[in-house]
Amino acid sequence: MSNVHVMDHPLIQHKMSYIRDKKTSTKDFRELVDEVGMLMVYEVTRNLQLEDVEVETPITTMTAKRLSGKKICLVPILRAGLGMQEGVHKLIPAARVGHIGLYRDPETLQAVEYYAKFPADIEDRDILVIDPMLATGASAVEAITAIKKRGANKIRFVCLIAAPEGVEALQKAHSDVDIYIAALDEKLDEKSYIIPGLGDAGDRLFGTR
Ligand SMILES: O=P(O)(O)OC[C@H]1O[C@H](OP(=O)(O)OP(=O)(O)O)[C@H](O)[C@@H]1O
Ligand SMILES: O=c1cc[nH]c(=O)[nH]1
Ligand SMILES: [Mg+2]
Repeated sequence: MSNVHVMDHPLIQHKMSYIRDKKTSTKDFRELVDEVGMLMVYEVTRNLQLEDVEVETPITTMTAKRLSGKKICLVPILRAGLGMQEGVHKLIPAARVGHIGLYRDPETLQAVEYYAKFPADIEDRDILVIDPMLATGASAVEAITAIKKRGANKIRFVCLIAAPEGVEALQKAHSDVDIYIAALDEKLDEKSYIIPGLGDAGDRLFGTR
């Protein structure tokens, strides 16, 4: 079974309190999501492989460490994933980026795919799938299934807020995918929104409601 990491660092909890607050403006919301994305990168990338490189400092030569192998590929789930991916990308600027467009049908709650574009060599890369919200888990499960179909198998899922129902569904469908969460909330409401949550992440990021 996959690991679930709840990243309750004080800085993350502090920023999450503003992200959840309905009085927070669109501009501040976007900036805060970006910042929490950046803070989460430390833990998410903790186990990346390093290799030795010879470096000449102004004083002497030494053996230093650099990330080895092919670069990371970020996969934001459109739309809301874009807002969080920006912060992650600032700390891993050489990462490739694939995109998958999914929306949650409000009646069936199924994830409907409307766009997908991935790097050609995605199967050789460490993949970080990014979406602020893990509610029923349908969108994350669908996105990861689509990525695996292209041959990738080293996949982590990164989100701001998860419901227990979403964590369970994702672990059941993709038991090899570790899950990184800033906050694990209580449950889903009757429309499958996360309680207490933050509302609709896409609408709050892009000011569409
Ligand atoms: O776990 P689930 O029940 O699938 O719900 C989570 C999904 O819902 C939201 O996207 P939404 O469908 O609102 O699309 P948007 O990003 O375009 O707003 C969110 O960003 C996730 O992708
Ligand atoms: O609470 C939720 C659930 C799904 N999508 C969101 O943006 N928020
Ligand atoms: Mg939305």
